[in-house]
Amino acid sequence: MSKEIYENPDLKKERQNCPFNKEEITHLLDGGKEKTIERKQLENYILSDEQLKDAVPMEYLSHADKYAEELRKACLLMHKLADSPAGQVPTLRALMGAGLGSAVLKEGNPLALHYVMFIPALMGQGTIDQQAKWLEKAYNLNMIGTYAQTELGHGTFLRGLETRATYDPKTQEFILESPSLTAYKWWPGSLGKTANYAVVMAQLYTKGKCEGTHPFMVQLRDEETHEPLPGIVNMWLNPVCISSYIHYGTYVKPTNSKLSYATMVFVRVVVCQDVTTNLRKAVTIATRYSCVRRQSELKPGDREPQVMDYQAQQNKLLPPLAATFAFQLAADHLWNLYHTANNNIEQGDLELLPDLHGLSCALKALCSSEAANFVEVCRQSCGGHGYMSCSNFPRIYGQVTAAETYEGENTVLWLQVARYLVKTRKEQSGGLSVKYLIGEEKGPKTVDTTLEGIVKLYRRAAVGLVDVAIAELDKSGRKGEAPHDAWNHAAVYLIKAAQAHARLFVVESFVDSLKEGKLSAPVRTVLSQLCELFIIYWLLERSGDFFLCSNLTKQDLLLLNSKYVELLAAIRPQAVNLVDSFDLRDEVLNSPLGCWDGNVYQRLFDEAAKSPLNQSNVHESFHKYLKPLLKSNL
Ligand SMILES: CCCCCCCC/C=C\CCCCCCC/C=C/C(=O)SCCNC(=O)CCNC(=O)[C@H](O)C(C)(C)COP(=O)(O)OP(=O)(O)OC[C@H]1O[C@@H](n2cnc3c(N)ncnc32)[C@H](O)[C@@H]1OP(=O)(O)O
Ligand SMILES: Cc1cc2nc3c(=O)[nH]c(=O)nc-3n(C[C@H](O)[C@H](O)[C@H](O)COP(=O)(O)OP(=O)(O)OC[C@H]3O[C@@H](n4cnc5c(N)ncnc54)[C@H](O)[C@@H]3O)c2cc1C
Repeated sequence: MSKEIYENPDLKKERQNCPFNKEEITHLLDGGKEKTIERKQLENYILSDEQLKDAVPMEYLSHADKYAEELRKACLLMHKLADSPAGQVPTLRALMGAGLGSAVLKEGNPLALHYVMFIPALMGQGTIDQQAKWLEKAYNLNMIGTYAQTELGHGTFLRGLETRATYDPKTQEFILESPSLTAYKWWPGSLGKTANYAVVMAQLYTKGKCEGTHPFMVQLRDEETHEPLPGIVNMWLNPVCISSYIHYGTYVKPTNSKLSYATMVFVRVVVCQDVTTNLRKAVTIATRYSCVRRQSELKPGDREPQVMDYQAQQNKLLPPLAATFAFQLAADHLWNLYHTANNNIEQGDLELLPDLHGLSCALKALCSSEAANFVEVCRQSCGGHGYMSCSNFPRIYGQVTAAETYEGENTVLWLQVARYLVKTRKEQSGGLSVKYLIGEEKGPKTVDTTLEGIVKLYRRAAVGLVDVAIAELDKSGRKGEAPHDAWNHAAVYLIKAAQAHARLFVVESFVDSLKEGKLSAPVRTVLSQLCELFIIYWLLERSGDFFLCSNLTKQDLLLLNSKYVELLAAIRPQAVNLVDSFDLRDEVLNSPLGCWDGNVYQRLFDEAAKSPLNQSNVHESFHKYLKPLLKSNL
């Protein structure tokens, strides 16, 4: 007799009469039907392996045991690569980020940096000979690498890195040294115990001259014993400069000194997708839970309502739900730009490099900061149960908020974007993604609150805030301030302009994708509602920017507020169907609050029972500490 599959009755009701084809949205997010099939095959292949399951919840293991357990599973995953139904690169991509990989490696993947930064650094910056020597070894896991750039004293200011690589023309060797405590490489993932090689960023000195930061391949540990090589702590010998600029003892300048930063650009691009995956998980958990959880009284005398029926809860959860689509579509556009720019760069055409740098900084900063804020809102929307470790919100939040710092601290990246915007606006040059900055904003300044009218408002704000920042810079210049002081004193305006640019890109990506996309009418309807909700939400959140840069009136704002709450009510009935369309398995969500069947309370109870403290009625510490206290009559 087949076991009746439990489904929470409220969730069951939410799923009845779905007006759109969920699979159509799943295929859209996966990149097509074939990709969905491939993903599901890969998920089954990985998640059916009993050896990849945790005997006990990771939170109850010691630090060392957590590391050992994650390393065991990470190595097992690598053994499974060869037989993966999805091929090497799609499997690696799935295993490295917040999706399938996080279902197995809940504390993080000790081998992630090897694939996310070490190999990309070799591919992006190694010479053909160097790639021939190292890439096969890296792909075959005959070496494990990391990317060692950040030091105790410097992470942001790369020109301030202290690690030195001095070229000795006699031996034709580079001597790497960390001259001070603050020069110690600090933060690189896997550097502590896992990697035996590293791409080390160091200041290149040759003939007594500093030629700036360059990447060097350095062996850290013996390949057999894994012991650190002699002198590894403060003196490294025998490194090799990657993408050698030393030809017969003479330094040959690269076509662009920033090409050595290419690996960071790659990671900024993939991080946008990764934080969006984490946000999808958080929204799914909070939405399903909010339709299972019944609390308080909406209509006097009635049954306690689903908390999702409170407009306040819809206001918490539907903007992040919309954001998952907005960020995914923007990240897809950025990924395409990355590939185009990279192919051009390989042919020596660097024209798109500034656009790629500007946009990757903008989207990485925007997606990571917005996603972190939205994940925290999702956590809070689940009340006390959202605070539990087993809810998975703490881990999801930790992963997303880390992205606000690594790969370029967000404030610093916003200022990079502003530098690019001011330059483009002033020089009226180039600017693939900033065409709106070239030439004057045309058309009437009147406001219409249609979708197109709102997009025009975003464009006005993006242009206007750059002009406000430039006016501040010019004002400081007229007062005789040096450019670096003027820049520092305009930072608030510069960051606002950068953020408005990033939001415009996301909004236009969302609107254009709906125009171009081959969507069924029901899917187009629900995605258009989400798009309109999201762009109005952001406008209401940042209304000051729009008042400053357009003829937006109080009446317009009141109208947009009404439209916003109407859209909350319109989308509410489809919230569960939309998160079901993400097709995130329970193992990937890893949360009793978000499981597909909605059996929340039983799963919470079962999770609590796993705690070591719940294996006995009285913990031994009672007799050691509490009982003496109770008897001490203080
Ligand atoms: C098989 C493959 C599998 C792949 C798996 C994919 C799936 C994985 C999914 C998710 C994984 C997520 C896990 C990620 C783990 C990451 C771990 C973290 C790693 C790190 O953090 S590494 C260290 C990162 N550090 C930084 O980012 C440092 C930030 N600082 C800087 O970038 C720079 O110092 C600066 C930009 C802040 C300033 O540099 P500088 O002072 O030298 O430059 P300026 O004077 O400001 O500008 C000069 C000039 O240069 C241009 N510029 C600057 N940077 C760049 C760049 N990167 N590219 C191009 N151009 C650049 C700048 O625009 C100026 O130009 P103009 O003079 O204005 O023309
Ligand atoms: C989880 C995690 C993983 C990491 N993995 C790696 C890795 O694998 N390899 C690696 O090399 N590094 C890694 N890092 C380090 C990371 O790249 C740095 O922490 C990051 O670049 C920020 O630099 P910082 O720590 O020096 O911060 P700082 O730059 O010192 O930031 C401190 C404050 O100073 C402000 N500030 C700094 N410069 C400016 C400026 N010009 N204008 C205005 N404000 C400024 C910042 O906005 C911030 O508020 C990792 C970090 C984390 C958190």
